[in-house]
Amino acid sequence: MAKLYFLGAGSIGGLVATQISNVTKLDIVLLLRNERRLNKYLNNNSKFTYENLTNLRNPTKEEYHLRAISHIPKDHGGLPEHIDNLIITTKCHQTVEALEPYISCISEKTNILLIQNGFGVESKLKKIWPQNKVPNMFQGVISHGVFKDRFWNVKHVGNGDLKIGRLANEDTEVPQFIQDLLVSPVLNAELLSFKDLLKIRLEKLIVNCCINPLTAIYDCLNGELLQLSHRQFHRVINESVRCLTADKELNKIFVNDAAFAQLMDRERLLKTVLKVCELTKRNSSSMREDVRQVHQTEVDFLNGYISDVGKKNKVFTPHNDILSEMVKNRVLLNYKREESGARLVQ
Ligand SMILES: NC(=O)C1=CN([C@@H]2O[C@H](COP(=O)(O)OP(=O)(O)OC[C@H]3O[C@@H](n4cnc5c(N)ncnc54)[C@H](OP(=O)(O)O)[C@@H]3O)[C@@H](O)[C@H]2O)C=CC1
Ligand SMILES: CC(C)(CO)C(=O)C(=O)O
Repeated sequence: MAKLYFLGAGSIGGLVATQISNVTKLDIVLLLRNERRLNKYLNNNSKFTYENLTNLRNPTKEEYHLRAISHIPKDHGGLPEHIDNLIITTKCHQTVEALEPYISCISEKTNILLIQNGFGVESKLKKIWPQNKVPNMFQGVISHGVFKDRFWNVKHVGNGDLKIGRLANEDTEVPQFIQDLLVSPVLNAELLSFKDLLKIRLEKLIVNCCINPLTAIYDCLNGELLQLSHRQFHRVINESVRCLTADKELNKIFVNDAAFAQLMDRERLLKTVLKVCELTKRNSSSMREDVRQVHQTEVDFLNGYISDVGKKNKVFTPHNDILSEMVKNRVLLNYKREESGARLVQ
């Protein structure tokens, strides 16, 4: 049977893997980090639990038995097996390291869907594909809210959607697994053109560049940002718009496209950021959660990405630079506190 591999069996990976398993004929296989994780999963009876808490009057809980491996897939002769379909749901900074062991199984015929926040992973991946073997790449933007309270137990707390589009402006065939995602009743997925998805990604990038670092630095909920002055939002939006509108690649893509100018309208963007703060007011942002758990954040793929675009196009980015630095310092500080706390306990 044809297979669909998942790299990144965390919150989003768990949501998507369990939900596509309800509608697909493909054999789902999770690619786990190492043998220790695999043994832990096998001891859990190869079971993923999905709890739907999006309607608190009718919470549901389902168990899924999904196959998993922790090594490259091999054929009967022990040779690396080709990966036809792959969904990647690692955090951005984990992607290259997670994918490297599987490179020998990937070719230009592999269909890959990246479901991640931010920008910049694609250009890092370009460096690891063997020459002329760039896979058929798709990108997903997800607004569902999911967390895991322990391994392989995902809690779906915020109903959202999944927008999918190609990562290059070309008209390749839509693979079966993406067609399957589109019919999942839970995922609420939609296939968009390359340009329409890019617009959604750019808007989300600016929203995340405003909300994520500030909630992480102030250690506050998204809604609490509404009680503060909006000056910092203004600064990040202004700077990000200056970088993105100066970018040569984006200008090539959106040449004579009035929708790009509308997208980059600063007042509209501020309204969008405030609306997202309001709609997600009780959320703790993903970056704040990473900082609290002393995990590396995705800031290099959000504010750091804007700084990179700025450098390429000779636009100064002091506000995004400082936010990136402060978020990294916040993680470092929490790490040092944890370390000295551990010493105190001893
Ligand atoms: N959670 C949410 O509600 C939302 C998340 N997103 C975005 O989705 C993406 C994924 O986020 P999320 O699911 O929350 O993150 P998680 O941390 O829950 O999941 C990431 C998974 O990747 C796995 N992983 C990391 N490195 C490797 C490796 N080397 N080999 C194999 N597996 C590896 C981790 O494994 P291990 O468990 O072993 O560490 C983990 O299971 C991010 O870009 C995030 O910003 C977007 C919108 C909402
Ligand atoms: C929209 C927002 C800020 C919701 O929390 C988010 O995408 C995140 O936390 O990463």
